Amino acid sequence: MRYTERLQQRIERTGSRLCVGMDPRPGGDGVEAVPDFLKRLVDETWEYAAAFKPNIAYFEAMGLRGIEILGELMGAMPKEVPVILDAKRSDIGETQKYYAQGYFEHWKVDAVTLNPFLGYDSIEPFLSWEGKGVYLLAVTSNPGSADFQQQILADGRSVFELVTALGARSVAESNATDVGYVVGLTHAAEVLAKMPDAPLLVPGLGAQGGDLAALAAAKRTAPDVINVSRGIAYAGDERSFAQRAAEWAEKIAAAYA
Ligand SMILES: O=C(O)c1cc(=O)[nH]c(=O)n1[C@@H]1O[C@H](COP(=O)(O)O)[C@@H](O)[C@H]1O
Repeated sequence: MRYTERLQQRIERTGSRLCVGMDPRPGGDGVEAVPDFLKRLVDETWEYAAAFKPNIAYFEAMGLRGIEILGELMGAMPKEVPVILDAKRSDIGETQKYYAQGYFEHWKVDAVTLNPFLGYDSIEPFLSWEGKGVYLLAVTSNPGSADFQQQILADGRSVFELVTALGARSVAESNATDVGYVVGLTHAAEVLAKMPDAPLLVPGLGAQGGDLAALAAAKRTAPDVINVSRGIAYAGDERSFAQRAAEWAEKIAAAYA
């Protein structure tokens, strides 16, 4: 089954487009408290999750033990929930082959985020994987997305439209791996109108203050997922992970209704 089909089925089954972000920050209890923290996060939120998104940076920051913890987490993920590994990788094609092999074959993730800045041949090694997906960074949620991604070219297009053109070429030339885009909710209003009918990974809700109104107005039908990391794992209130996930899932569903 294709990645997009799997994601679509999960969205239909759960009625949720919530992507639960997994960015563990060891606190006073240290790294050894992280596995239990992640287990609780998975156990309490998976029913509301269209996808899970561990960001590899938070695991690398814990050194070799962090990589082990990521491995244990991958082994314990519920089979029903697609996993997007947030790695934002970019390198020459020869090196990207090894990232693709590592993530898809060894870690067995369903999809991965990629930085398209090195161009088509840097994406190509990820395109021949049946059942897998990639999300190309189009317009990220940070202020620096204005530096390159939102610049206007001489022909009137925005730089991020070069990314969607590269995505269209990827589909035309390969069509094994599904191709989607990362669009930060913090800039979504201006950007969504120019995005193709491909799956989006939309971060920026919760801690970064993004607002769902732009998504509601866009009336999109692709299997988009909306990520919340800190707003579930580190909201700093009395609610459980499950309550937070249920609430975010409901708010997001209302925006797509
Ligand atoms: O690819 C991403 O998920 C991503 C792209 C982007 O434009 N902005 C963004 O915040 N993210 C990721 O989303 C997570 C932050 O989510 P919050 O804690 O909910 O703000 C981190 O893992 C970021 O790396």
